[in-house]
Amino acid sequence: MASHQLLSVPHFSLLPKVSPFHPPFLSTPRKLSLFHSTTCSPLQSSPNSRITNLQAVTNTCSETESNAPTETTALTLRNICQGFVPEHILHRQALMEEIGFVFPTDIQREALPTLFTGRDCILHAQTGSGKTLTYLLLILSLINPQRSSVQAVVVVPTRELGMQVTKVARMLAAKSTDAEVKGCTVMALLDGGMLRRHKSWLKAEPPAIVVATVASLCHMLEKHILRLDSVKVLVVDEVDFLFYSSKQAGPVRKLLTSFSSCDKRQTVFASASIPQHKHFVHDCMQQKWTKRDVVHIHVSAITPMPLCLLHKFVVCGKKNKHQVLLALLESDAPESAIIFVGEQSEKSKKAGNDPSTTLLIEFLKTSYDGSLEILLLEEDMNFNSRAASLTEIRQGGGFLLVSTDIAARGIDLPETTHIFNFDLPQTATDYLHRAGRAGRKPFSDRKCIVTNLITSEERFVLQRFENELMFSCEELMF
Ligand SMILES: Nc1ncnc2c1ncn2[C@@H]1O[C@H](COP(=O)(O)OP(=O)(O)OP(=O)(O)O)[C@@H](O)[C@H]1O
Repeated sequence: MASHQLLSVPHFSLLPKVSPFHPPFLSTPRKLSLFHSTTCSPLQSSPNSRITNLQAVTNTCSETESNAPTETTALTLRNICQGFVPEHILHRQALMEEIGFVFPTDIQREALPTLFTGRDCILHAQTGSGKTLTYLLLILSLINPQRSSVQAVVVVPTRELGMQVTKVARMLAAKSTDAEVKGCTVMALLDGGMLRRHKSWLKAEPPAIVVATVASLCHMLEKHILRLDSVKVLVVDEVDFLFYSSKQAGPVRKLLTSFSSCDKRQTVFASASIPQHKHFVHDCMQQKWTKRDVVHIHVSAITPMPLCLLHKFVVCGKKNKHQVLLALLESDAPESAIIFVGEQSEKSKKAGNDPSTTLLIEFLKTSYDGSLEILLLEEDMNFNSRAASLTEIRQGGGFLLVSTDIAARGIDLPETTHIFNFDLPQTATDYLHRAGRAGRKPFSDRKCIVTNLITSEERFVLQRFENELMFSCEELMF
């Protein structure tokens, strides 16, 4: 039933030369049908399901382009979840309907029926496509609020993404107004948090859901303060990022194999980019990160980036980049924008230079006279300042966020209309995630703009990203 079985996916690569999932000597798995055995959906179990599904896939593609649910896809989120997600949560979801969560996004419509059957899944869908709600609805369908044990764990790469996921989980899982129904507790076990307080909490009354960064989670597991015996579902969000991270890949693998067994839990991986996904699926089974019948649900395989994004570039010299950015801010008048800046090299740090982020912030504070609030987010800031920047943004009002790639993964600021790559990202995958911080209103027709400030020598790098990600970039003349 999943779209990957039916769409012929053109070959494209978001890859570095060697995949961390797959040693180069391992040949491409031949029996792909093994991984992709047909999923029986409770909603589409007619004998014609393959044809129905093929139609659904066709509709999915055209719907993505028009952004409007058609009659054939007018199934609501409530329809899909009924019988699986408890009624009081669906009632809460009715509250969400008031803010626009009526129809499922493509990934929600494709994945939820499969997830509710208990199958392990790899959710592979564009940025801003609603993967978070997809896995949270699965979690809420499985946990029993009466039981005092950790029943679901969501692993995320950064504290910022963890706070965001926790907020949505708490909103969905909160105690119902009906006093009979107990709410589920959600713990944010994140780097920079108060581990001592969390230890007492875990011992006294374990929360039902834990949203965790890898290091904090492994710390609790190694100290035997947290156990995964009663975990029914383990989600790894931004899975490719975690597997590529030199620091986090080892602990994530350990988490998936040593601290718990894939046979005893449902495993869900999510990302907008799964490089060499066929190899990854193969490795999932071989390494026992998932069960053997894992399903790879790949939505919008032929358009890896949202179609509402328009891509542009300006060729300029390194010395006048600040002025060009200022001119762009004046001409484009974004409602809110993220300006991505490359990380400072070790060499530049040793030489005592100021980081580009600081220089840019100082420039904007003295030269930009628009109404947007200028904020900074980067790894080197302490956790409190990082949290303060995001809290300020979420309080409303337009913003100009100057950030390194720390804001590139998962961060959901739906008011962002413009992305500026002040420095080009290092890989096509990074480009996809940076660009995907805009265009995050699933059913909106609104176009958002991604503008790249490049030197003439960098034109070929951008061209490579265009080829890999299948988009085209329009040149702006200044
Ligand atoms: N069914 C829905 N209807 C309307 N909006 C939705 C729906 N589901 C999710 N959203 C909204 O879409 C936005 C993007 O969702 P989410 O953060 O889950 O994206 P994602 O797929 O995880 O993206 P990324 O890969 O960038 O992390 C959020 O603001 C969320 O509230």
